[in-house]
Amino acid sequence: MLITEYRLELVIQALRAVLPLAHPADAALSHHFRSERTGSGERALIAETVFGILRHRAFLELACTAERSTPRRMALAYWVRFGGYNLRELTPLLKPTESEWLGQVKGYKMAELPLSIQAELPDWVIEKLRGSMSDEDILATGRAMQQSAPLDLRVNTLRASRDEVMQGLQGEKVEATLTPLSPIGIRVKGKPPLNKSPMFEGGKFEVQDEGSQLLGFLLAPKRNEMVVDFCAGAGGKTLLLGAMMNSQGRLYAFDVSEKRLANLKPRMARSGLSNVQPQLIAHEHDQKIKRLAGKIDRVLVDAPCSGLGTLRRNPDLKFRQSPTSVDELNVKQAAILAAAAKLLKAGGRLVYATCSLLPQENQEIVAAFLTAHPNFILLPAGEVLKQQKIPLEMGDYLQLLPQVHSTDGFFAAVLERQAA
Ligand SMILES: C[S@@+](CC[C@H](N)C(=O)[O-])C[C@H]1O[C@@H](n2cnc3c(N)ncnc32)[C@H](O)[C@@H]1O
Repeated sequence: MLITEYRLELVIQALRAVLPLAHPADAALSHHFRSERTGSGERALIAETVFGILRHRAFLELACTAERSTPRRMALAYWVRFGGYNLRELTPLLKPTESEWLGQVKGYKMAELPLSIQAELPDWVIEKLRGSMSDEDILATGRAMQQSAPLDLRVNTLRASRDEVMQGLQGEKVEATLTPLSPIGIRVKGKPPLNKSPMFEGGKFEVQDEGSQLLGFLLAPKRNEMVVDFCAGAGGKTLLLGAMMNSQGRLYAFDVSEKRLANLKPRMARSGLSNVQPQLIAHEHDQKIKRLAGKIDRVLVDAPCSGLGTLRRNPDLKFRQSPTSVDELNVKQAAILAAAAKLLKAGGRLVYATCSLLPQENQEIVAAFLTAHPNFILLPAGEVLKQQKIPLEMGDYLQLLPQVHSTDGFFAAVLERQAA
């Protein structure tokens, strides 16, 4: 899209609203679009530029020199370095000194810059990742996180088959392929507005990252079982689990957020599921949970986490999280896992999952849990995936990375309660 004075000004205004990061970037941008009544024609350019700047912020601040990194300079530097615009296209907008400076921005040799800038990850994140990754892997992960995520769909097998949805998408002139790992996933080319598709309105599919779908296959709930989705949120995984249970048995969807659970309701209605029971809880020790102790076959703990595995979608998280916030999350994660484990029958299965890359939120939480709960064992995730016929080699844990699996970064551990 041609960049005009007017469009540059719209981008600058949006950056002023979003970059202070007082709120999550996607919410701040949506609010800005509504309050400014931004035209639909300009929204894509603005969103792409704002999110592109968040993805490449470390480099752009270096290139703008920190004290002069105004929204205008950030936008111009982003467009010439990452946005596919050449200097000639932007020349009519530029002040005399800006052309020369933008020439220098193009000239930076990425390979000569520090790891934190090449990987676009804060130093504290790099330090924590070094516990489990080489610098080469951190760089590959950071680079993959600078790309935008593909659009994955999960077929609601209660309402449609994967073939039927593929054919329907073809009919709607949407290009798509089957996801390589999830047997119920479809990867769509580009970002068509699928929420207006009659198939979406009819509950035949939901938008869900392929990695998220795999968590359901680790839990592998069966029809007629008693299942708990402990941190259900707006129910992305609840809907998957309910469909895997063919809408039979009982599926409790707990969460402490009334707003998130409210968002589950219309999705449930579309999905056709009748076995889901959403339940607002005050905290992980709520009485509503206690009465189910020892009665549940399978529990999913999709724990609140730093979200650092989702930087492709939420690049602002790396600035919104900190070592302190991760420490606080750790306390919550350990408490939720311990409370959720009490629900299980002997022989029952628990999946602890996060969309974080940090061992501190993943392996370390699971290791501490296993030490404190000798009646639980770890089932190797690789074995469980094999049983589920998912073609993915894994060891003890499920560990997904965008550069390897084309999914968000995910971690999951499968735990089984032994007879006391
Ligand atoms: C990673 S999100 C869950 C996403 C959801 N499973 C999905 O697939 O869309 C974590 C959720 O944990 C919830 N949460 C935070 N503290 C909790 C607690 N003590 N007990 C249960 N849920 C909690 C948050 O409100 C949030 O919705």
